[in-house]
Amino acid sequence: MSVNPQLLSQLAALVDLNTNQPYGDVWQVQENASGLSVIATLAYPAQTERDALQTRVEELLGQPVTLVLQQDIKAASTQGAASSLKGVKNIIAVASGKGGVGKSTTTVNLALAMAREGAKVGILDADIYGPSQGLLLGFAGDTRPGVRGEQFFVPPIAHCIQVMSMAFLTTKETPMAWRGPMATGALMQILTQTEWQDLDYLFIDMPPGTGDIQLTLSQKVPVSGSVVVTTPQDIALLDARRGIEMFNKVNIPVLGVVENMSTHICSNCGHAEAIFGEEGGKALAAEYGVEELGKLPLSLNIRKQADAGKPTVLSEPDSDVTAIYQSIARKVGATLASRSEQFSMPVIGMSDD
Ligand SMILES: Nc1ncnc2c1ncn2[C@@H]1O[C@H](COP(=O)(O)OP(=O)(O)OP(=O)(O)O)[C@@H](O)[C@H]1O
Repeated sequence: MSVNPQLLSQLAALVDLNTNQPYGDVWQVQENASGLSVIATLAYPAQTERDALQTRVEELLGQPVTLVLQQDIKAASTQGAASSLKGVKNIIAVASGKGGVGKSTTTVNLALAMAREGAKVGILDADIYGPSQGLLLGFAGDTRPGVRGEQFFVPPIAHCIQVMSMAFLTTKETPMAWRGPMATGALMQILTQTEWQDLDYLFIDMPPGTGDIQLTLSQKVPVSGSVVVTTPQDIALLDARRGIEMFNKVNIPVLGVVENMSTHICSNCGHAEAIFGEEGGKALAAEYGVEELGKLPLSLNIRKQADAGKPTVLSEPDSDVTAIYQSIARKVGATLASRSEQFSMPVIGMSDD
């Protein structure tokens, strides 16, 4: 049966809530005996949004439809001379200028959220002085990676996430006395000698701060984009600013800022209080022309569930907090995808001579 072409133009104009842009030509429509079947092929994963999008499409077209949501995730370009990593389409560095703002907690929940959206995801814990991803994902203390051909690590997997961490290669007794080049050398070795299996996104939990290690890593690792985690506190914002400037210096796009511990919600009365100040992440994002990806509350559950090795996205998949992590994950994927589209456009250069 032929499909009314007007349906396609109506769908193309529908606004993607993850980008605030029209969806464009992502649609295919088929009409058969059982009704209208609509297929959307997005450049980022968004499976948790399928039902809501189906409802929006039905309201738009004024009739019931069956929506099939597909994804075609591409590798975005990376900075400078760093060559791409086998088995990995996109590396996303999660960084904070300051320690203790919740970078590791945000990384693990973001990675789990991305996997729930339908992507293949990995985490490299590069926080060598306090590797915590193993604990956050509930790995036993004596977990070790597999080894293949005496040359490659095979990453352990938890909840569909492939994970490599310095904690898998050392014991609690091993002093983490590495400095500068030794630390970056060890990390580069773990990154490149791990057999990552067909990942759409590899999240790197960066060491906190903006010193030599962070700068060298940012230059050597083929990163497609970065996410900066901050609290709304002035001091954390100052450090986050340094983080953004570091990424700008090495030409890594900052996909956005996540404001963590933004308000405290009282578990007794539900009253929300901005303990660390208000709207700091938003102001920072505006100052640098990057997106504010989302705000997480200071929540006892986020901490308890992370400590118990079952982060909130796993423990409470239907909670408001998980919905925030899902929204951040989709925005990260969408922003990266829009960048890869921009980069594939021909660039017209201007020269002085
Ligand atoms: N939104 C939140 N609400 C409540 N507690 C949180 C939140 N985010 C993180 N935490 C808690 O704050 C502590 C520090 O978090 P986390 O280890 O993720 O920070 P970090 O920035 O990675 O720290 P480091 O600099 O040591 O690597 C942890 O106990 C964690 O459970």
